[in-house]
Amino acid sequence: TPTPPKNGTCTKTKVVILGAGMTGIAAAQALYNASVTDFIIVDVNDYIGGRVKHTTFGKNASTSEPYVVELGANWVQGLVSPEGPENPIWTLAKKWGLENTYSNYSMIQTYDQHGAADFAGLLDDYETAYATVEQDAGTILTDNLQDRTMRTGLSIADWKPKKNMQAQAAEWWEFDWEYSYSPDQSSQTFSIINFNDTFYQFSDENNFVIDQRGFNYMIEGEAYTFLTPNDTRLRLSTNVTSITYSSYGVIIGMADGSCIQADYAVCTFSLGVLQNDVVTFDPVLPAWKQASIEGMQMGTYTKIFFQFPPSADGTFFWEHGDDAATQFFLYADPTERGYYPVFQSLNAPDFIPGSGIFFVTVVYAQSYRAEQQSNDATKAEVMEVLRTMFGSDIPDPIDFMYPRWSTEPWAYGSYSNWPPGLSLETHQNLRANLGRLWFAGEATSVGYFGFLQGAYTEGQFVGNTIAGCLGNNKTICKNEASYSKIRGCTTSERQLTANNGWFVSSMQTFGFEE
Ligand SMILES: Cc1cc2nc3c(=O)[nH]c(=O)nc-3n(C[C@H](O)[C@H](O)[C@H](O)COP(=O)(O)OP(=O)(O)OC[C@H]3O[C@@H](n4cnc5c(N)ncnc54)[C@H](O)[C@@H]3O)c2cc1C
Repeated sequence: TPTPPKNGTCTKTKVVILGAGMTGIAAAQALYNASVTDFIIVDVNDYIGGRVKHTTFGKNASTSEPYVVELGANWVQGLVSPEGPENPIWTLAKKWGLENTYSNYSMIQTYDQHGAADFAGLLDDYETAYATVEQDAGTILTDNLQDRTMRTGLSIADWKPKKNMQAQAAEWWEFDWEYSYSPDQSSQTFSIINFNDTFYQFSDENNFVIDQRGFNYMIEGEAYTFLTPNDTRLRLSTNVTSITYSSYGVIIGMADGSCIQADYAVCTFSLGVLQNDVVTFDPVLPAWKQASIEGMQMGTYTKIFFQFPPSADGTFFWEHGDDAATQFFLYADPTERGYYPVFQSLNAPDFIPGSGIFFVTVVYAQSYRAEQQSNDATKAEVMEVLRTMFGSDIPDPIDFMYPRWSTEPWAYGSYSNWPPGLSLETHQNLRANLGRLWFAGEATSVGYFGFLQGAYTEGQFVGNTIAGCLGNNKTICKNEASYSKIRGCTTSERQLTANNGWFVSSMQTFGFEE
């Protein structure tokens, strides 16, 4: 058993949950539902929700109150299928009455360096090729063939956008915007699995949360169904610096010198946190664990917010007559793929009308660049793009802001992505427990990596498993599979089992609408 430091006394508990995001709260709730109430949840932030994070921005001209915008997760992705399966995040959003609006992806206008340019038809061309890529991914999986890049799959299906910047913008909209990496950097098989498990199992709808209480209202709400106000089992603003683990117990060290001694720990820190040596592990993580942490990718997705003043007639410069309901504006830069490509209007009907809030999203290298440079530099770049799209006489913004996810020390990125050739077994090594130390989070989910439903289901799974261990239930309490040697980058059908985190068949089509 790890021994606590001699100079201090450790608080003792049965289970310590590291992180109060969606995963940590789902894990604690599963423990509570199994009558395990002796737990402590620790988080460095001063709020519940982690990467479901909002801030105040701009000002409502009539009330002088600021608006609330989401810096992190914004959509419930995949709702419910007619046959039954419902996204647990949709269940929670409904339970807590979160205000949200259906994202209508056909309400899009397209632009290039000459201003408005109609290339929305390219989205259909991509989707035609995608249908072939899907079929091929099924064959790769069922025939145990080598995985390949999404790019290879798309090229084989004759989608070759290299020489056409409009096609590259269409591809960014269809792929990078979801995965935060390009098709060149992503697994064909697991990108398709990820898409199917959410959009073919639940539904192909994405609903955008605009609730002024914040998206995390539902996570907080769930937490306080089992925590009491001022519950000492919730330790916010507490920075974890070390994790000592063995087959008998764990000791968690905090920056303030305090510690927690527990029978079990669940580490829900993001893949980015694990990749950046924020926490010291004792003993050092085995090589197979480290390889899985470095093998999976942590993406960055940055939303850059503007508030603009209205014109004299009360409209905003991106609204034209009947087009005022347009939700999305796709820009094809003439030289740089992914350069300020997708703008969204929060001023549209059923969002936050009258707010004048308009934001643009970048990912990967464009995120890293924008996140490293000053607000003023980024603002100037985006304004130049907006002038190209909408004309030179657009007004200056009255407010401007964006987060820096890639350098945020409690996240180091936005959400994970599955690179080409990473086998299911390597990913299982990310999930696998080390003695009494368990790992869970969006990144450990095979079917839903990157999504809130991945965080939720993985948290619930680990909470249930540890409750099973504490209750001596040998059918539930099982060590996770782990693989000390990984050979080849194929994933065969016989590996598609719960032992490797494969809980949902990716071949279903419940949520699919022709
Ligand atoms: C910009 C962005 C957009 C997204 N869009 C969507 C979307 O539209 N839909 C969707 O479903 N998902 C989206 N996601 C993904 C979603 O937010 C995540 O999958 C989910 O919130 C992850 O939850 P988690 O509990 O696994 O991790 P986290 O929320 O990261 O929770 C881990 C917690 O650990 C804490 N922590 C880290 N290090 C330490 C430390 N050393 N000491 C103490 N505490 C620590 C953190 O503060 C954090 O609260 C988005 C994410 C981002 C960032």
